[in-house]
Amino acid sequence: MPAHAQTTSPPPDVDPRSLAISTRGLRKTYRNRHGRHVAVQGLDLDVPIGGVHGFLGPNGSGKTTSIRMLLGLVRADSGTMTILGQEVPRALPDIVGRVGAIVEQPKFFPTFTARKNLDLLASAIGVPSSEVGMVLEAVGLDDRAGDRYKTYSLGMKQRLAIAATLLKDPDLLIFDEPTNGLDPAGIREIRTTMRTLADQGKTVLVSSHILAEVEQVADTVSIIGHGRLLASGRVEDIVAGSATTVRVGVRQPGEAREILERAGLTVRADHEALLVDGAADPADITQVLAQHGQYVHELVAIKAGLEAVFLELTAGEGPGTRAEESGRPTRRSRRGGSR
Ligand SMILES: Nc1ncnc2c1ncn2[C@@H]1O[C@H](COP(=O)(O)OP(=O)(O)OP(=O)(O)O)[C@@H](O)[C@H]1O
Repeated sequence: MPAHAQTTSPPPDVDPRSLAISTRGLRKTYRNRHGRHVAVQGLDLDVPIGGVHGFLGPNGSGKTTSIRMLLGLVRADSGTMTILGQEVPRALPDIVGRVGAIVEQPKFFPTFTARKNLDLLASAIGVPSSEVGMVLEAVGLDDRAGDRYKTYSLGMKQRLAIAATLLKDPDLLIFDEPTNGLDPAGIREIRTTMRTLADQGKTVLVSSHILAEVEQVADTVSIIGHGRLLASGRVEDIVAGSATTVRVGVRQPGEAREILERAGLTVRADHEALLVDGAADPADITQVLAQHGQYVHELVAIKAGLEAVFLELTAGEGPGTRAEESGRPTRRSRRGGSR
């Protein structure tokens, strides 16, 4: 059994006081014009105290809904949740000062400087204005603090949003897709900021649909699909348990892809080449192809990443397929995860 499969089941007796966030059996159903829609179905999430925790899954997998339930912005149908050891939403008023979150783009005054915007916010929440300089420095905006907000790049705007959450000096930071719309330089800046905050002892929960992006900064991750936990644990443990992806160069990638898929392998196109997951040994790929008159001119084993793990965990699940609706067992339970 791959290592990550062992990490999918949170220990039932884990003490929520040792965790920054914990959920058990969290569930949310939305009603829309097509009927009922299960956005989060029995989610068990454990976020350890300290470090960066990536909350990962494709678009629509239930990340935002889960975060909104934790923050009391959406009511859960069922399940339990704790933040910093306290049961929420009941204890939210007690812990709100220890949690900073960016769930939607915060509103700043475009013609005011960054410093002025934060000064206003600080006085509104009763934080001394001496904190403003410190939080601007923490996100690397101290030298641009006198510039008007409207002149900021998207990455700077996002870092200012993070600075705003730091005013209360929270223990836990929750960032929902903070790098959406940013260019590579902006993404790097946010990653650096998150790393710095975690190194200062804060816990950072960051959601993203781009697994590879968060993989570089996260200490631990939870990967969800269709509102359910697929894998969780330390990044290196999860990746270590995954099969290696193999880059395969062939003259007729279309035909080769069909052959490999018929052989039960997961195949993605990568420019002229194919990325193949699920082979126990790269030699198996060459053998299958050669049997069908396809000869490999490139074969490179690529270190598996979280993206490959996700594909492996969801292989066979069609887009939009919901285990509950289809009555199929979940990947997790098929892998022997128990609660
Ligand atoms: N208010 C709502 N009413 C109806 N359906 C909703 C509502 N909010 C979310 N959903 C649906 O619930 C599912 C989960 O959405 P959610 O936004 O939680 O996912 P996500 O993982 O955060 O996705 P993204 O990365 O796109 O933000 C989606 O299918 C979405 O369309």
